Amino acid sequence: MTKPAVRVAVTGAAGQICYSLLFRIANGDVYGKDQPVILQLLDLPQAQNAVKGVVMELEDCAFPLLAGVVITDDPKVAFKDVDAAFLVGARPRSKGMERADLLLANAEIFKVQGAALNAVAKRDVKVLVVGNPANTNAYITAKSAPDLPAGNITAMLRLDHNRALSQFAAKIGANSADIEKLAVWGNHSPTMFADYRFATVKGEPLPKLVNDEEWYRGTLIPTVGKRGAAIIEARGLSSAASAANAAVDHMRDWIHGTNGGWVSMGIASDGSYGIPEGIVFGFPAVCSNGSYEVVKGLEISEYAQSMLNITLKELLDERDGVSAIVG
Ligand SMILES: NC(=O)C1=CN([C@@H]2O[C@H](COP(=O)(O)OP(=O)(O)OC[C@H]3O[C@@H](n4cnc5c(N)ncnc54)[C@H](O)[C@@H]3O)[C@@H](O)[C@H]2O)C=CC1
Ligand SMILES: O=C([O-])CC(=O)C(=O)O
Repeated sequence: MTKPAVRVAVTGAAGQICYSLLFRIANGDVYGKDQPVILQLLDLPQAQNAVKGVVMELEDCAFPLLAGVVITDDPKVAFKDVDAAFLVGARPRSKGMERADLLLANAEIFKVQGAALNAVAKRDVKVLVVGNPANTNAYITAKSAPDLPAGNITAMLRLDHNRALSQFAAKIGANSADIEKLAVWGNHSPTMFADYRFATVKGEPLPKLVNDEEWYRGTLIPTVGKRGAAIIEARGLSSAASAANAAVDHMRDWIHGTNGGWVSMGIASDGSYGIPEGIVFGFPAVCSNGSYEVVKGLEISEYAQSMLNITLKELLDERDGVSAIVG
């Protein structure tokens, strides 16, 4: 028997990330190959025509799982009764900008959308914020949606996680799928901390296989941290297909679980590791039964602590920067 359809809201539907993301969701890559989905697409009034064009292309794929599409410029229509929401729509940065430069331009969007989710989404809606600066936008969304569990509003660190996996795999000649227990902590920004101290490859410690702490600190960490800027430099546009892929990975794992594997997610802190409560911070997490748990009790070395302090400081500054908007 066919399952009832789930409702998935996606914002920024006319944009570059959605040009990949929507097709992946409609193909069953997030909810699974037996789960019909209804897409509820939000974009600005001036982008409605472009969204219609994308929907024509979705129709032309004849996806068996696509049970319906709603197109709207009203967040309360887009988020009505949704099971999941991908908050992608926001201004992207261009050459020479840092993601934090988008803070005030995008903060208002997430305040409005948080309030709309609060009003009309399912009470257990799973929200992934992709629009930058993703952690602080997720923080604003959560603060604007006081009736939803703050834990259900997450930010995307998965692109950084996947970037780090690829870089390590290339360094040691391994398959990225064999690297386990990698963690990316902190902000989705150049201050993020890709932490390989607990990672293993087929049971062997990754630091031992890399055997080059100088490369790890001096090359791997900045390469992953500045990868978004490198892509903008090369493409003239910010990453899109890889961002959509990371969004699919994040939501699919949250829904279906990770079989004990670690992933990196931007999560509202419960105070773990000295991160102030409510700050949306990249943590290692394990997903099961439609929920996630931060990996607790990891030893934090002096170097790791210094890296956590840097990325936390940036997030606290961002939080202070939006305090007038969040109230
Ligand atoms: N967290 C992450 O790892 C990543 C985040 N991003 C971010 O994702 C966001 C979207 O990127 P792209 O798709 O490349 O941008 P884009 O400019 O191609 O598309 C953005 C879309 O959002 C729409 N939009 C703007 N304000 C809106 C609002 N209030 N409500 C609904 N829709 C709205 C625009 O009309 C446009 O169609 C950017 O902020 C970008 O920096 C990009 C890559 C990775
Ligand atoms: O760098 C950007 O502006 C887009 C992004 O977040 C990324 O590619 O990580």
